[in-house]
Amino acid sequence: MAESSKPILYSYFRSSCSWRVRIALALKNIDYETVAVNLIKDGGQQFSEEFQALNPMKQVPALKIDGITISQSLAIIEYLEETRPTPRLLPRDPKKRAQVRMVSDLIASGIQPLQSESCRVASPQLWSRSCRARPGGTVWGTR
Ligand SMILES: O=C(O)/C=C/C(=O)CC(=O)CC(=O)O
Repeated sequence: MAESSKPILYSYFRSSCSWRVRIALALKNIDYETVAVNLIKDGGQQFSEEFQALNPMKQVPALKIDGITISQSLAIIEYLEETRPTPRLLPRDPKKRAQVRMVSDLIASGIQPLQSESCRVASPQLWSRSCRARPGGTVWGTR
């Protein structure tokens, strides 16, 4: 894999977790390089030995930065916020910060896993049910 002093984001264009990190990098004006990891092609490039050596969880996003590799979008974003604090992503007010974290955790732990590629592979039926928009307006969490 390419060596660079710029952060390197291992990412897939359809991955909503990767989107989160791309948005944070853009808001913070951080220059970085992207390595595409296609979760579908070749049976899933995240399963390659090369990528597993980088992220044993075999998931995107992963960000190589400051001599370490971080996975899990919220952990990456928190690291960016702590090491590159401006512009701020989190509000100064602890109550407002708690609300941001509440929504972030709800998405990352409650909603997103149901429409992830690994859920599609493990349970196509559950995946298609949870991803289907309903006439009543509910997209997620169909019963
Ligand atoms: O980075 C995270 O918050 C979580 C990552 C994953 O669970 C992998 C994944 O679902 C990739 C995707 O399809 O967005």
